[in-house]
Amino acid sequence: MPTIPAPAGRYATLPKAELHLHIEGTLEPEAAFRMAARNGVRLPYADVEELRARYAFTDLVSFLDVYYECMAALRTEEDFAELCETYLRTAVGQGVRHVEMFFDPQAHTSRGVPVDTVIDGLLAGFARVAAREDLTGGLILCFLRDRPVAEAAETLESVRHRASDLIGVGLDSAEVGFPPSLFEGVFAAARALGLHVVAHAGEEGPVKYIEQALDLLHVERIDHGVRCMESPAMVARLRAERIPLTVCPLSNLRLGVVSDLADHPLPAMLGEDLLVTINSDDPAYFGGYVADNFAAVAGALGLDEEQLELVARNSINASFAPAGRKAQLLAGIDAWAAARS
Ligand SMILES: Nc1ncnc2[nH]cnc12
Ligand SMILES: [Zn+2]
Repeated sequence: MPTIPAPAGRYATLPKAELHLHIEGTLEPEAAFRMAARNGVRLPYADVEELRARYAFTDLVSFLDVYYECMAALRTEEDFAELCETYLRTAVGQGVRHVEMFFDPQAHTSRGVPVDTVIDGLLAGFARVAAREDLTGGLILCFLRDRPVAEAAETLESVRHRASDLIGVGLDSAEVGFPPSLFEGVFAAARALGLHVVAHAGEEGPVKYIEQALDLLHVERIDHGVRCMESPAMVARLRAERIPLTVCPLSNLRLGVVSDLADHPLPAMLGEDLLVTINSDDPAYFGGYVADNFAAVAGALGLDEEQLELVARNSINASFAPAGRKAQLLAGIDAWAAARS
């Protein structure tokens, strides 16, 4: 089994933005069973233990199978509100002050849950926490790249009337065999609505997909992107263009992108002066929330507090937060660093 992550420790107080977080990936097994029971849904596992036993993932698709199965528990606006509220409470405790969270509407509309139910629930959950905590952010709608492009286009049309409720759009799900080029038109339409654009690329897929995401989708961030390290030319481009990479170390470990955390390319990426951030991806499934990821790389890769402070600064700078909010959050990191020295 992979290395056991260190507890969040000191990094729980370091202010940061989380930019790569699938809200459905925060559904803990206990909550899945509780919601399934109240909705009269049968999950295909006898109990929490049997579900957890399915967490021995071998690759991205082996994880996605369980991830989509568990979503059956989510049916009502209150389910989505609770899911969001629960994640945000944990995230605040892990130092998150700004979050741009992904959600997968097609995984819900295909089960008969209206997209407005999903968005209204998530926004309600967000509002409950933001009313009491120093927290900003919002939603990024992801298209499932392993479903028909026409369905992605329909999904975008279905939210056109409420584009102002979204920060942007992204591209996720099974990567290999589903290149960004397929979604060029859908992303152009999203950009025409004034939405920010990001895409998963270079997690399991080749460098070519990172290139397509930049050149054809015109993304402003690359999610994962760790395979860029196979191409010095791509590394040079990402550095020159200051393209942020939302890296997820514990996810990469659990999905076999790296076989040991000690082999993770994060130090090399920082050494190349790439704009790297650290995120949790699907924390309920991968053994840690964002500060746990910080602590895990501090332990396994020997990254020191100055390097992780830089990663936290990167997360603020790479976010789509307004300039004033960014300045406020960067000042919070200054205070954290001053308390350290
Ligand atoms: N790590 C990941 N890669 C692609 N799609 C995802 N959906 C949820 N987590 C994902
Ligand atoms: Zn992801």
